[in-house]
Amino acid sequence: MVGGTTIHRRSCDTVDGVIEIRDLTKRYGRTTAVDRLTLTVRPGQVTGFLGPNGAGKSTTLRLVLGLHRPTAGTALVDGAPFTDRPRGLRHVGALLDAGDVHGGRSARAHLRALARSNGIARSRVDEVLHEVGLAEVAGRRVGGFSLGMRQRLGIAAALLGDPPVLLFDEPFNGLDPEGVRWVRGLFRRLAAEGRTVLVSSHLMSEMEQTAEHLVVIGRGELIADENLAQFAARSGQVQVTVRTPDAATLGPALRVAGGTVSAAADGTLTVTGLTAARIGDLASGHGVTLHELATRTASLEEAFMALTADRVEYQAGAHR
Ligand SMILES: Nc1ncnc2c1ncn2[C@@H]1O[C@H](COP(=O)(O)OP(=O)(O)OP(=O)(O)O)[C@@H](O)[C@H]1O
Repeated sequence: MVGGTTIHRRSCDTVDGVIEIRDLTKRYGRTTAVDRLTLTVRPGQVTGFLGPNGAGKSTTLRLVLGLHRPTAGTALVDGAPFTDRPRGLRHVGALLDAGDVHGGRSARAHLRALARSNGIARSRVDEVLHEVGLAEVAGRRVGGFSLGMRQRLGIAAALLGDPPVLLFDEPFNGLDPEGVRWVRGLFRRLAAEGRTVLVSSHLMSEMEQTAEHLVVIGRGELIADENLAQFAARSGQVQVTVRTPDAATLGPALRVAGGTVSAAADGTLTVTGLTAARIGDLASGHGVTLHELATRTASLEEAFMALTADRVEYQAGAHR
């Protein structure tokens, strides 16, 4: 149910909500925005589409919607390019750019125009305005809306056609903590209703409480396509923090034993590849005093940063 309306996907037997991307490539001049991307996005779960700035997420979503033509490869929704589908917003709803709305119109007038051009009942407009919490400001000009209100309006537009497939590009931008929590709950509910929900973000912290499945891209290429638990298990690296007054002796000894060691300015060592017990034994063997020996698991955010580190397009202070 969305806004009190039951969806009737089963009445259209060609619609199961699967997005299939095969060898999808998009070049803009010398920039390869999407590079032989192959993945399948399935219904019934929230799929997080993650990657650093410039990774190609927005371009991929635009290719799925047929707003850009691929240089090579295909992006199909339910087995056909979306542009060949007659149902428009009733098949795929999307939030791409929340700023891309006529500022002189009211929120209600904006949604009514969309409903009219997509053969959607006018009554649906007030339902989605209520759903996203904009009912009270529905008559106000969109030009006066905050970024968070615009995001809510964009989400209302995506929900308007009660579609089985929903795409959201950076939907958390501009939302306050309450808004973030609301969007998370909304996405999970839409997925639980059996819809396909694809949500792009450049922040793992936004996705780890939202998505069940993760697709990670960098510089247009696929880096990971797995569920959240697999991602956490694969990259949840165990790190040991070691504080000692004799880092000059212990550091090399840990490296010789196969550890990867980085030293902070205050002498604290961060070690991967060795357990705390092994480090304690090595310290003891070298007569080194320890002041701290602590094990912790890297957060998903750290794992994501490590995974995409060499594919970051825009990096402060870095030269390419
Ligand atoms: N219309 C365009 N013309 C030229 N280059 C483009 C165009 N659209 C995107 N690009 C380039 O393609 C690459 C991918 O951009 P895209 O916006 O798809 O990435 P993104 O992952 O959505 O990034 P962000 O998180 O910053 O929104 C970038 O290098 C970008 O500069």
